[in-house]
Amino acid sequence: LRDAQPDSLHHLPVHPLWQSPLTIPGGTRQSPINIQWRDSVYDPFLKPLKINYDPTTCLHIWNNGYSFLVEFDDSTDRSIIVGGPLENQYRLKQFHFHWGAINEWGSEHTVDSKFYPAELHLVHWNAVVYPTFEEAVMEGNGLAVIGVFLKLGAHHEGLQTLVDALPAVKHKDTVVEFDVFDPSCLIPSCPDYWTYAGSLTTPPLTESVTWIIKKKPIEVDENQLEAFRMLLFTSDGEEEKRMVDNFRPLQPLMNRTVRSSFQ
Ligand SMILES: Clc1ccc(Cc2nnn[n-]2)cc1
Ligand SMILES: [Zn+2]
Repeated sequence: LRDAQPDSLHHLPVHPLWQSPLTIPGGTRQSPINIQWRDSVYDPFLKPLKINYDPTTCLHIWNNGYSFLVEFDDSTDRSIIVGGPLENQYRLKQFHFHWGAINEWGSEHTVDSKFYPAELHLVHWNAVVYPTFEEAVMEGNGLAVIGVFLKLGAHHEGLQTLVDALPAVKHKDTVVEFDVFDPSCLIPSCPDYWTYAGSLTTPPLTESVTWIIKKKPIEVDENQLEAFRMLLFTSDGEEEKRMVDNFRPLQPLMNRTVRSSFQ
């Protein structure tokens, strides 16, 4: 399962992102993983996750050459999550997506070995304990990432405002102002989630993430997924490489249990 990349990808040039070690030497809690529903353990002590985002903390959209990030002003506690498996409150820093060239794959996590066409990650950091995001990235309880699966279905109104801005960040290292957006419109209202101790899935791959993976996917339509696939890994003037398949291969579960907030 470690290298669950669809084999059609094997003969493609390895994108620089994946030239980093597919597994970290000595890594015991790497991400992403397959979530085997029947092996997850219901934990009655898990609290509901509380999400409080202030839409005016939204700053801009940035194509960083791996994905497109929507970044937030994290200088105060205006956009935070608390509860769930978390011992502190965590501040929203950015959200981004991972997706495939076609609808058969694209998510980072899988559920019972099923890929979704895309996966949203909302990245938060523990500003109660750590003075900066950069320090939190290096600590076991430094980050909390909410994962939301995207599945092909109805048009998603909230996502469309984001999709409309993507042509402005087609090339790597371009940025566009994006000043009011409430990312909670991208999170299913169903409270059910899985949680496990993992890592970032791109460099620095640090084992600092408490993952909170929502059980229910959100629905987006084909045009909205295609808009993601129009982005480029490459800068303006370089030979164009479409930004697709920006997900890391599955990593071994090793000595970890995935807990569920639901029975
Ligand atoms: Cl700071 C940072 C670094 C890498 C990523 C990519 C990623 N890691 N886990 N999910 N996505 C997100 C934020
Ligand atoms: Zn991610």
